[in-house]
Amino acid sequence: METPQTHSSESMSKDLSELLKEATKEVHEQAENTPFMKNFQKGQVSLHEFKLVTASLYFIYSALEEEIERNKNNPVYAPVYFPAELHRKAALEEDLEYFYGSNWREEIPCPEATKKYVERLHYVGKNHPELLVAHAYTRYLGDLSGGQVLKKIAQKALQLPSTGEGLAFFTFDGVSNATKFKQLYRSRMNALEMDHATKKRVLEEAKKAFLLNIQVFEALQELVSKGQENGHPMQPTGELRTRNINRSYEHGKTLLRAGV
Ligand code: HEM
Repeated sequence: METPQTHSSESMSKDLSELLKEATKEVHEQAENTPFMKNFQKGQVSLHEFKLVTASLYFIYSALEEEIERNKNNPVYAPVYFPAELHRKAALEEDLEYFYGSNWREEIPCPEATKKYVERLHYVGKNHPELLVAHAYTRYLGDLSGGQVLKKIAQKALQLPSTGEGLAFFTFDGVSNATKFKQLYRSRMNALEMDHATKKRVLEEAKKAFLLNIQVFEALQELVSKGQENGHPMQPTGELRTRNINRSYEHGKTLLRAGV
């Protein structure tokens, strides 16, 4: 019996959106089950961790959106080009300024795993633009789905202001109805002209994109654990320290529990 992973010629005639969902089901579960994401879902995320993940996302979206801009008129990408609705770089810049202060560009770290993801995005954008949709799908449809749950958790766990500061990344001002927009996005993906062989490569690239994300989470988790072992303080830096919430850091490793 065929499984979705075998990508038989027959199964390749299904819509790309359906194939992507099937092909990434397993890696999606893997991503949800990384310690970083599991803790996050329980509201166990420190400000230090949240700042690190926001920094990594900034590097990732800068690369993704640079490659999207390069390919915006290329028919292999153009139908899914939605900068006003989806692009996150400007939102991440806002968040980083909030968390790290005005000097954020000099302060944010870029771990190896994040660099690897960034390199893949540039490689794909320059050499295989027909695969770029796999990366856009993985990030943007995720942000419009589980991302909205994570937003609420982060807001509660980190006691971020209800006015939305620090959460611009999760806030899609150009999308009034996420479910409807996802439907539109899927229909645009399905309208991309693609032969079976290319479809297979897109599915493989989407799985790779998930794995690159998983590696970023694993690296962040490692960084945080190491820092805690070495007794490095997990203090917020920059302006947030003075203008954000009063909160105590017990030996620099306080986990803020959301109680969810
Ligand atoms: C705690 C972590 C996560 C949770 C709770 C979560 C949850 C969800 C939920 C509830 C959906 C909607 C499913 C549906 O509409 O049928 C979804 C869809 C999706 N998620 Fe996640 N997710 C998580 C992590 C991730 C990560 C790390 C990625 C990739 C980087 C990701 C990418 C996606 C994508 C691409 C979709 C759209 C699937 C489709 O409709 O084709 N998710 N997620």
